[in-house]
Amino acid sequence: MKLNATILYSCVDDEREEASTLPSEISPPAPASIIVGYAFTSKKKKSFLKPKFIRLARNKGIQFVPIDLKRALSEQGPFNIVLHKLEGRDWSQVIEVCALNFILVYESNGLVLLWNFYCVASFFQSHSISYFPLKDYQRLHPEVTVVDPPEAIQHLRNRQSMLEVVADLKLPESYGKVCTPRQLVISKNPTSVPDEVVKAGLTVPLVVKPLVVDGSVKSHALFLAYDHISLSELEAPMVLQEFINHSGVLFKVFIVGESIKVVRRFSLPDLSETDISTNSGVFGFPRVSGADSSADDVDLDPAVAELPPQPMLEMLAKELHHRLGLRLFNLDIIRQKGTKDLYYIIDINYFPGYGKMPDYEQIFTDFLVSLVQS
Ligand SMILES: Nc1ncnc2c1ncn2[C@@H]1O[C@H](COP(=O)(O)OP(=O)(O)OP(=O)(O)O)[C@@H](O)[C@H]1O
Ligand SMILES: O=P(O)(O)O[C@H]1[C@H](OP(=O)(O)O)[C@@H](OP(=O)(O)O)[C@@H](O)[C@@H](O)[C@@H]1OP(=O)(O)O
Ligand SMILES: [Mg+2]
Ligand SMILES: [Mg+2]
Repeated sequence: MKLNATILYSCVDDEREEASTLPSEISPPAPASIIVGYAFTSKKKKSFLKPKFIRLARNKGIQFVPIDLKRALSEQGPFNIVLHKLEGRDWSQVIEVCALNFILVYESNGLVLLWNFYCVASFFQSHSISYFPLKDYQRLHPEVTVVDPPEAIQHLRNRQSMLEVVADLKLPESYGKVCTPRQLVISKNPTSVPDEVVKAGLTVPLVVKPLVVDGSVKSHALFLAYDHISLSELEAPMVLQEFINHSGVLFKVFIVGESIKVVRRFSLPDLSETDISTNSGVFGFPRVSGADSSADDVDLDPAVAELPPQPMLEMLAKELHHRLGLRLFNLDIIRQKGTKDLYYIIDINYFPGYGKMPDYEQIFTDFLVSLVQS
C-alpha cells in the first residue's frame, strides 16, 4: 500500500502555494454551506477564481477549496461540488491518486482484490483509454456533484469527436442552419496526405489543427494550408478542416448550465480567390480569437455584427448539453460570408475562459447554488 502511495504522489507543488493566497483564505471564511473543491491549472485558477467572483460567491455561502492532487480525494472535503480542468499530464496524475483511493476504499476486502483494482487502472492508463476515477469517486460519493463527468469531457479532447456530435444534430432550421466544416483526420505521418485530401474532396485553403486538445500550447498550434503538397510537412495526428470565409468575426457562445452568453471576437480574415491562387505552402498563425480580440464594441457592418438568433442558440445549447452530458463549455460559431443564416461550429471548448465572460460572477454563483438545490 505505502509503496503505491510513494509512486503515485508526484505532483505540482506550486498549486497548493498559490491556492493558499486566494482571498477566501486570507480573510476569515464566512459560514459556508456550499463547499466547491476545485482542481485547476494555475492558469485557469488565475483567470477564473478572481477576487470579485470569490467575494460574490462567499456572500452566497460558497467557498472554494483547492483539491490537493497529492492526496487521495476521499481524504479531502467534504465537498458539495467538484470543478476540474487540468492539462493532460496533470489529469493522469489525478488518475493515479484516484487509483490509490480505490485501493484504500477496498482495503478491507483483501489483497488480491486490491491488486486487481490497481491493475485495472494501470491497464487503462497504459493503453491510453479514458479511465478517470473521478467517476469512481462520484460513485462512492453520490452526494458530491462532479462537474463535469470526465468521460464526457473526453469528447471535447479530440477535434474529431467534438464536432461529430454537432454533425449528428438534426435541429429545425427555422432560425438558421448549423453545420460543421468538412474535415479529414490524418492519424499517421503523412506522405500520402495530399492524395488523401484529394480523395476526400476537400478544397484548399485548409485550417490544420492538432487532433488532440489537452490544454497544452501545442494543442492550440494551428496552420493555414494553401496547397495539398505542403501538408506533408506537418505533424500528425491532425485535423484538416476547410476554411470558411466569415467576414473575420466569430461568435463565442458560453454555456453555464442553462445560461447562455454570446460575445463577438475577431477571427481570421476572409481569403479572396486571388489570395488562394497566389499563395502556397503552410503558415502557422497565432491565437486570433483570444479574449483580447473582442469585437463587441467595434463599429462593424451590422450584417456582420448581428449575433446568431437567440432561439437557435438555445436549441443548440440544450441539445449539446444533453448529448455531450456537459454543463460547462463554449462553442466557436462563424456565419458564412454572404449568408444570413448559415452557421458553422468550428470548435468546442471545455471549461473555457469564463473569467472574460460578461457577468460570469453572478451567472456562475447562481449555477453553483442551483446545482446544490437540485
Ligand atoms: N474552419 C475554419 N474556417 C475559418 N476560420 C477558422 C476555421 N477554424 C478555425 N478558424 C480560425 O482559427 C481560430 C482558432 O481555431 P480553433 O478555435 O479551432 O482553435 P483552438 O486552438 O481550439 O482555439 P480556442 O482558443 O478557442 O480553444 C478561430 O478562432 C478562427 O479564427
Ligand atoms: O485564456 P482564456 O481566458 O482566453 O481561455 C481559454 C482557455 O484558457 P484557460 O484555461 O486559461 O481559461 C483555453 O483552455 P485550454 O484549452 O488551453 O485549457 C481554451 O478553453 C480556450 O478556448 C479559452 O479561450 P476562450 O474560448 O474562452 O476564449
Ligand atoms: Mg476556438
Ligand atoms: Mg478550442
